[in-house]
Amino acid sequence: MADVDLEEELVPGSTQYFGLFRYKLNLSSYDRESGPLTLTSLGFRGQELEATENKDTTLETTGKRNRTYKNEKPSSVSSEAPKIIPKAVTGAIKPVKVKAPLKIDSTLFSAKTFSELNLPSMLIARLERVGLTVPTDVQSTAIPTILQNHDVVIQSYTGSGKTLAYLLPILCEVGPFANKLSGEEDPDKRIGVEAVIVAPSRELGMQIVREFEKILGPEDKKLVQQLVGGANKSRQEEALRKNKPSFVVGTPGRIAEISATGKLHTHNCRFLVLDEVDELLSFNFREDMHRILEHVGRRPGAEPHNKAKGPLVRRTERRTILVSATVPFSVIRAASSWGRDPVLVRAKTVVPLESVPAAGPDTLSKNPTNSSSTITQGAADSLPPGLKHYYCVSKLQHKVDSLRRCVHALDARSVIAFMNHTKRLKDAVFKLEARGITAAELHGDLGKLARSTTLKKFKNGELRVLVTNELSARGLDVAQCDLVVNLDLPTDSIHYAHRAGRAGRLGRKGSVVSMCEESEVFIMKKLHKQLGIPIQKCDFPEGKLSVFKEETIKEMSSEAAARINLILALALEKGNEKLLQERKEIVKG
Ligand SMILES: Nc1ncnc2c1ncn2[C@@H]1O[C@H](COP(=O)(O)OP(=O)(O)OP(=O)(O)O)[C@@H](O)[C@H]1O
Repeated sequence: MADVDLEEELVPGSTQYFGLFRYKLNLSSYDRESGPLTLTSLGFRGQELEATENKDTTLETTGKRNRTYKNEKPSSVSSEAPKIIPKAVTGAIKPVKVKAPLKIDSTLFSAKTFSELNLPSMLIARLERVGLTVPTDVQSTAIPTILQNHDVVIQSYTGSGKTLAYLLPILCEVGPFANKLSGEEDPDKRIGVEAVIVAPSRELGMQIVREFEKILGPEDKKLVQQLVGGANKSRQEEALRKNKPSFVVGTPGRIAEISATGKLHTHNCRFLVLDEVDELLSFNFREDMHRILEHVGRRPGAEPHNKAKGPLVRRTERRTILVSATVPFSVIRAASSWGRDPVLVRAKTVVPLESVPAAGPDTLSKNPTNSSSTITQGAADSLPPGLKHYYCVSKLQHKVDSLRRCVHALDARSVIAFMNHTKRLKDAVFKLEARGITAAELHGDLGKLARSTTLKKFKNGELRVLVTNELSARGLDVAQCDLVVNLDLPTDSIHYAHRAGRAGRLGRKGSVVSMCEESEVFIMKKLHKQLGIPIQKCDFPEGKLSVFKEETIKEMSSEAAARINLILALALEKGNEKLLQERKEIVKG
């Protein structure tokens, strides 16, 4: 089979995805250790690549989509329960390869309690001990699906509980709860690391470790080992040797580094999880991810270079779980040729990956407003339903003051403010503190201790505003965060969605306010269109939230709008009540 090299393709925004959309056949061999992450390493098959090379992607995809699963029952579940979406029936059929039928017992997905999900009783008891009894929608869908041996892509909005959606099925099969079920409790019988979870940042990695520890309890918490960057590597290696953990959670660089020294053995791994998969498959992590994908769950005897066997044969050893609130079609495409009936799991649906239309996962949803551009796929569905979205026009030099007024007007208790330039964070913190708001900065240039201390203070409520950059946009879980402010606008709708998702977690209410200059208003309108959500223009006169009526804004002439802004600027500068009143009347009128 021919190897395939990725050709980088840059997409708008700061994330550069591997060129999963454009690739070329490369018949010459390459160095697997240092070469690029390839579609082959992600499990692509030769036929698919050839078809794509022939620009026949549509035919190929259509052909695959038209295949029927012999044993697949039509979904008869209630509207509450998740549905298995039937494959689209379109166009010509080009059979590729017959796979085992997809069997998913959809009745399992309507579970209202963890005990209905057939988890081991000790695990259920442990969940109850930490106050977890009711699974979220994505958990009651993902858990039985993973337990049925599928490779999965989990896509669900931020804060919907995706972490436990993959941790719980892993804990059903690996670790103390699984062992006790099978009567095998002797730690010496542990076969080493059986699950590797990769996250793009140290903070997210540590958060996942804490979720693990919460469930494992103090007696078993050494079964999980963090391998995050920035922490002491020798200590991590020593802990691996001494504790023989079953689970490893870490960042790509550190996992790959320790794996390369031979001190992390992952051949027996049964689970590989890529949390925030779209970020992990970005260009930044290319080499480390290449190593992880090639080594985790691969036995040395499995001859990874034996191309005759093909990637599918080698891949059957491990189950691969890809997770994100935003899953671009590139990921769906890369994962769709894995060996274990890969499926896309969302809050209430399970869809065979090969039936996801090329336009992306969003075309399966009811929201028709999304553009089909690759970058926006999944963005609308990635937003928590309890969030309200606003934008406020503010001059650059007044943005921090607008933030202060916004915090007071919304009476926000726990605020994350995003900026694009790390150097400006300190200045914003200084200005906020000078105005009596407790604040601190968080970014990657800070030391490990400073980062964790700040985060701890923010989570404890000692800080009202956390001023940060893209570092905190993904995964950061602060339950009480009720306001996200974009002091600088995000680069695209995907980044908007991840930033926004720091508020309104797990069904809570929250607001997102983007501060933009007059010249940036068109970006907000574009985001509104791409995300398919209302983003209302607002302001904070007299310490209150004032929302502009959509019609008023539309009908307003540019002169009137310019006058309003001038009045606002003057009013704010002089604190003039009369001018503010005048402005209000123009807006109303
Ligand atoms: N079934 C549940 N019952 C109560 N709380 C839960 C449940 N599942 C998860 N949580 C809590 O909800 C919060 C959000 O979960 P999690 O961080 O897994 O969300 P997520 O979907 O991964 O978000 P993101 O996309 O932002 O990473 C966490 O604090 C978690 O402990």
